[in-house]
Amino acid sequence: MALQVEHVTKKFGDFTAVDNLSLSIEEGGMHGFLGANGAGKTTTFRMILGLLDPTQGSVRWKGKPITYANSPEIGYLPEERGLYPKMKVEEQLVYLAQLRKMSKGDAKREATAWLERFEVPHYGQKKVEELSKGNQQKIQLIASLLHKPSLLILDEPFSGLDPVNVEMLKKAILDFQKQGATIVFSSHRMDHVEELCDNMSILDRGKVVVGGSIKDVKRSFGKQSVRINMDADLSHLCEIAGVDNFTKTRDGAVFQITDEQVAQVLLTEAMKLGTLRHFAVEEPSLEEIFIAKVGKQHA
Ligand SMILES: Nc1ncnc2c1ncn2[C@@H]1O[C@H](COP(=O)(O)OP(=O)(O)OP(=O)(O)O)[C@@H](O)[C@H]1O
Repeated sequence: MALQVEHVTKKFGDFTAVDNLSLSIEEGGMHGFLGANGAGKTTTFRMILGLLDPTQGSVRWKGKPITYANSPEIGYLPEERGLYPKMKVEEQLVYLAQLRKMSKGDAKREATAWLERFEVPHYGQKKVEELSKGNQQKIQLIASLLHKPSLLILDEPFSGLDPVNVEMLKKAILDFQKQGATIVFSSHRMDHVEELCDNMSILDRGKVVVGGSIKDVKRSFGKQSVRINMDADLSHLCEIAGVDNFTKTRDGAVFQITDEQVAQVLLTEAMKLGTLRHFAVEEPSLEEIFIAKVGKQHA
């Protein structure tokens, strides 16, 4: 595993912000961190980056602790953002990349290419404070990956962006992964994690309450749904053994089932009632899993 977080705990006085958290991420993987406000995501990231010392436990990147020597291999987009408001965008990007051992010429070339890619080629000579929040976010993402880190840690990279910019940044992050980077990001949006990641962790009060591949997490949750769209009254189908729950929808109904075999029975019975317009077995969404594991108040 490229990134290994082993039994990491962080206490602030008597308060345990991160509690015996372990995590392994393979090289080239994309790992999503979900959790309510205050669950411990940022604290975990800061420990991975070496910005905070764990009270207990260890973090290794490619077998080594993260120190000044290997820190240029890492890129970070902090939640609190960290650009100098008065400094010009290009100057700032080049300066930050040079701190991470990139040559000035390469940094300038890369900065120009990224500003073009993000459709803000003329922003290089503007001060950061002159840019809108969304455009500052683009610059912040460029700053985190300009020096081509092999590990990229992004704390809520899509917050505050309009849908067009979300798609632009998602695509850039996916392309960066395709070039071989290992990526960890946090989000409050389950759909972003579902779309981009193979693996995920849900944190609750400093602990991983759900973790692993999204496929396995969904499978082990055990609850699937069957969606049927047709005009007939479907309410009596909820009496079939193995149907847990039934919700009427505008076009038909959704049934929660405990066993995939029950879908077959529902299909057979529904076909007796008329013409089916749509029949699908649906996996649980991460949102359902999050609500079940962390609680409605946090979703
Ligand atoms: N320096 C600190 N001193 C004391 N408590 C802290 C400190 N940093 C974080 N905490 C506490 O640790 C807990 C975890 O905070 P953290 O910022 O890691 O959560 P988070 O999951 O990133 O939340 P959010 O989604 O709101 O960004 C919170 O209760 C927070 O108040």
